Amino acid sequence: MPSLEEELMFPSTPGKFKGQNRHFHRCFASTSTMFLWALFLIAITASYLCFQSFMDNNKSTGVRYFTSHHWEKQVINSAQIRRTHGMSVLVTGAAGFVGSHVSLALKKRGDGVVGIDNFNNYYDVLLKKARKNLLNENGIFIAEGDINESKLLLKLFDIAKFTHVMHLAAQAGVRYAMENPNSYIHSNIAGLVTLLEVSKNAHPQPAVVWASSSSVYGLNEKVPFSESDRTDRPASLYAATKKAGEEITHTYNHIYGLSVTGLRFFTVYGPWGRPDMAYFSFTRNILQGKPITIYRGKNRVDLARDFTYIDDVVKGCIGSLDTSGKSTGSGGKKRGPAPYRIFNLGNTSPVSVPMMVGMLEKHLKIKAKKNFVVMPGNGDVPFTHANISSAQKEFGYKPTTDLQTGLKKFVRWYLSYYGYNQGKL
Ligand SMILES: O=C(O)[C@H]1O[C@H](OP(=O)(O)OP(=O)(O)OC[C@H]2O[C@@H](n3ccc(=O)[nH]c3=O)[C@H](O)[C@@H]2O)[C@H](O)[C@@H](O)[C@H]1O
Repeated sequence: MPSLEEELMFPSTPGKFKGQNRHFHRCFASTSTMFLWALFLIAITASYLCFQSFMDNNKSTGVRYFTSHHWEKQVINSAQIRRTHGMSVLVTGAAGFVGSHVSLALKKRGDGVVGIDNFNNYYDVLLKKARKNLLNENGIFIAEGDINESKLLLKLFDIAKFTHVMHLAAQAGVRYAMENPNSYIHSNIAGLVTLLEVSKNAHPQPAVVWASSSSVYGLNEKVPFSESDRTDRPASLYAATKKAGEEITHTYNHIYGLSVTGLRFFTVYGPWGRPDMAYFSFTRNILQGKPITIYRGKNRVDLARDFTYIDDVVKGCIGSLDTSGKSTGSGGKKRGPAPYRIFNLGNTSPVSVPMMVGMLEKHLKIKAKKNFVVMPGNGDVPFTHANISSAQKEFGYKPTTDLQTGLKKFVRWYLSYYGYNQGKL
């Protein structure tokens, strides 16, 4: 008697049964193979989807940055304090113009510095990367991420225990606010609040020094501008977000005991500057033989700015950090009053825009092709002029570089960085 197995495999009766059985076997074999393939494909798809959602999730939270031991080590090394009574500073916007200069100056004197920057494309990302490389060469690590990524900020605070935050990340530019208003809300309002939330919850709370702007004086006519002057008539959304920042930081000082210093910068310029600013874009156009547009106020009055050289502003930032005073709170609880300060960081000698162009022409040895147009209603103010006596009194702030000298240094840097051949820009 054949066994059941033999029966099924090798049936005694030929014909239909045998064929049926073979068919059944092939059918069964191919169904199970298909089933296995299907399972395999489902597994692959599921793992791909899981991986994607993990990556997306991490992109929005910043987790991707701190999954590696190597990343943590870079933060720790960069935050290392190398002088007695030194500070450990988180510099936001460290790949930016002012941020990169302040980071280098702090590192040079032995403070710990860790940067954070989102490397957005508001202007030439290659310039930001070049600044980053310069900082890296000097032992400063920049975490790539946005100040709205609270998990990334929490991780940085967890590793480095910052004593100070130098908050320079912002959506800058007065006129661009009409093109992209939301970017100002994202960085200058939402990003600021995220940073303050993390700062006030930190043990110990750091002191916060941050960049406000001369634009908060808006349409004021009394000169020079003093910190006690009214600031309730902003002429641009940029100015409005900086003014809002001053009020938002005040509430964190009041409720949580966070030490806060706001610095009103006056048209900061110099080497490694911002390509969107007039002195920079004029230089590029003059070298390329392209015309420049110079705005004029009512009745053909020239616009004027209290142009302030970067090295002077850096001294002001460091003076502010050194005198900031401690935050009093801890873990979100206030333990006493903490300093709340606001200072103008200007140059105290405004220069008209056509005069600034004349200086560029002299340094570049090229005549500019000038188009004068009436100032469009795009957020500009006619003039700025800083009274700096508060900063002088508090931390000896004293600008020493006039516009002629500062632009000479800028032009020298510009030509060494971009060269005379401007075709590639
Ligand atoms: O102190 C500030 O708080 C701000 O300073 C800077 O703003 P502004 O003082 O407006 O500098 P900037 O654009 O260089 O224009 C300079 C002059 O050139 C005029 N200007 C400008 C462009 C142009 O094509 N033509 C022209 O005449 C223009 O009308 C103006 O009179 C920062 O960008 C800003 O982020 C903020 O920090």
